[in-house]
Amino acid sequence: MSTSPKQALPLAGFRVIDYSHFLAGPYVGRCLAALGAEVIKVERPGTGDAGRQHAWFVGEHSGYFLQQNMGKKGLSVNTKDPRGRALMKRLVDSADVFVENYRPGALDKLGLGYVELAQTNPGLVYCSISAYGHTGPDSHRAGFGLIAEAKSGIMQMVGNPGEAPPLLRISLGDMYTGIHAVAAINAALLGRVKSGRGQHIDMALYDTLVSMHEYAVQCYTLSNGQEVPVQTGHDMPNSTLYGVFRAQDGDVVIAAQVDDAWKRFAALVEHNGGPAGFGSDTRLHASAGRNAHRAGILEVVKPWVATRPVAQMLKMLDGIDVPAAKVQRIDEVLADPQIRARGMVVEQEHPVLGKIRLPNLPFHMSGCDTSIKQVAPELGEHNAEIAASLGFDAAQIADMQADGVLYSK
Ligand SMILES: CC(C)(COP(=O)(O)OP(=O)(O)OC[C@H]1O[C@@H](n2cnc3c(N)ncnc32)[C@H](O)[C@@H]1OP(=O)(O)O)[C@@H](O)C(=O)NCCC(=O)NCCSC(=O)C(=O)O
Repeated sequence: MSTSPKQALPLAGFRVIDYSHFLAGPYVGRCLAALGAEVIKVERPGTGDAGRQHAWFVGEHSGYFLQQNMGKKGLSVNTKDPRGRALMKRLVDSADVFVENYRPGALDKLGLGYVELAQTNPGLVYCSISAYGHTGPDSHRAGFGLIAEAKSGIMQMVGNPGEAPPLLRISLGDMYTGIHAVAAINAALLGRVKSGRGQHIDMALYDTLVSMHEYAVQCYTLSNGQEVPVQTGHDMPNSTLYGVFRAQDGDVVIAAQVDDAWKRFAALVEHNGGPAGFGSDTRLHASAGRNAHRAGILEVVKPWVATRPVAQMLKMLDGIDVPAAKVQRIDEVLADPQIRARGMVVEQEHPVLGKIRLPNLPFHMSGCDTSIKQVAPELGEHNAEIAASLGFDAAQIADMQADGVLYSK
């Protein structure tokens, strides 16, 4: 990537109200902050975002919260109180984007639904994230990423046949919905340049995961319902050879599913103790043939990998340009020179915790540095500054603070 002169971050000058909790909404706010927007995180008084109580903890601080809320300002206001609601209305009128991930209807009850806010700010891009979306028979229901993973059909295809599916340990539903929400918000902001109008973006965790199926939906629809994908363990039935294999001292993944890569791989196996004729078996040279003979291929490849150390395996596969990798632990990931070179961990100076290191977002842009230096806010940290910027005088701010409408620790 070229190192052209630094430009302003692309969303500099845009104000985002991040009225969100847990993961999906906060992740959107974090991405928009990385891209340069001023992001104001709004939390309920007292406990704030439930993410503040989510492990993993360092001292009294939740790493979960620190990660998803870096780069934001903190406002804690009781929006059930008329004064808090009035403050929020003024804040939203000054904003370009509003992001929320509460149960559908919760914000309407607070007078913070799209229809009401758009009356005074028609340019507002308002993004709702919910489990099921704002329409349909399940729209009123609460939910989490795990619920969407189960309902979407993804979970049912993962793991060993006959066993309960494993938990993925990243919240696919939340993260993928957040990523799509960022794309839709940025498109709506671009569209607003021409139309002058904002719009309501209604994202659902369940929709997102159904849309993410790479082949399962088409497998069912294009076979007119004849084929329903099932659990297949450690490799792909329709993409041979592509899977996870146990080596002598660890696990490796091998991606030899493209015809030319397969031929190189099969020849390597044959010339290093594999069965004679394995490399020249023309039945296996095209993808369809390999899928048809997958079981026989696995019978050769599994023991071949199992008798070799990971490092030797990777060297051999690298030598024939077949993509492969060790299944790495997190300590190995963070020590990886590639990850270091890409700056995928950001270091921040926290007022209480000192230096902290957290994962970076994957934006690498030639004109600007999107690494977030500012740590996540304490609950209500910027209350007074934000209220003052909205025209509330010192006495009004003090009153709201005394009554707990504005809350800080
Ligand atoms: C996360 C939830 C399941 C939590 O459900 P609920 O228990 O119903 O909501 P909560 O109690 O958290 O919050 C609702 C109440 O808080 C009130 N509320 C909110 N903000 C405020 C402020 N600022 N002041 C006063 N009151 C407030 C709001 O009006 C509601 O009041 P009342 O109306 O009076 O109750 C739901 O919000 C949801 O389905 N969200 C959409 C999907 C989603 O993002 N899921 C979590 C992803 S994280 C995840 O999956 C993962 O980590 O993995």
